[in-house]
Amino acid sequence: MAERLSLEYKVVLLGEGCVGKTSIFLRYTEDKFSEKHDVTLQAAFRTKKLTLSGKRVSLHIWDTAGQEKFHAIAPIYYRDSRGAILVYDITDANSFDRVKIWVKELRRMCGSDLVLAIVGNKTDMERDRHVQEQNAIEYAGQVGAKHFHCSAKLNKGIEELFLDLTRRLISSQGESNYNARSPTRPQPSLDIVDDTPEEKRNSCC
Ligand SMILES: Nc1nc2c(ncn2[C@@H]2O[C@H](COP(=O)(O)OP(=O)(O)OP(=O)(O)O)[C@@H](O)[C@H]2O)c(=O)[nH]1
Repeated sequence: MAERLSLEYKVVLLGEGCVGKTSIFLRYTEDKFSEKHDVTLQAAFRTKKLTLSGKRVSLHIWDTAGQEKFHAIAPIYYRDSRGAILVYDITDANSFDRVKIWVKELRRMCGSDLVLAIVGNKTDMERDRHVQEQNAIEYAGQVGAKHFHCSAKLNKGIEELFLDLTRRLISSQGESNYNARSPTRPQPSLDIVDDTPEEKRNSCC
């Protein structure tokens, strides 16, 4: 019997530095969490395979650098993405403002077909919340995104976030043409910095 085809989607994580993009990425792909902030330089890439409603899906997930100095290279990573996860830290209002800037840029550069999730991370620090939950949810609705809360630290809300995003990717665009023959597939030689903590990351925040 012929092997079932896998649906393939490129998804990018964006957001200010230190909001927890790498932590969400590593929690979802490896079920790991570190208290240390290792600054992402450029980006890292991993594929997560899952089965949803009988469909095999490969999510090609890009974790990008949040520091301002890396903003100029972000288009390399969000270009050709079918979905974007915009992360803010619920204890940091500036990081939510940054999400709004990303939304504008993504809508301008990628159009309205891009499936968006806006994610308030670090819900284990609810006492220090500086972003009003209701505002964030309403804002997400206004820009055609879905809002989620999660804690990479406690592994809460991560699975739900990616499952919902995958569901929306499938229903909004059907089978992707993002396959091995696609010229848009990220090439392994393209700025991938992965699994090399000493070289790619410095501690901060
Ligand atoms: N309390 C708490 N801390 C978290 C959570 N997620 C991440 N952190 C911490 O926040 C800091 C930054 O996390 P990272 O995942 O490295 O942040 P980032 O957004 O990838 O940062 P850049 O690489 O600079 O863009 C680290 O010290 C993490 O341990 C969370 O859910 N709760």
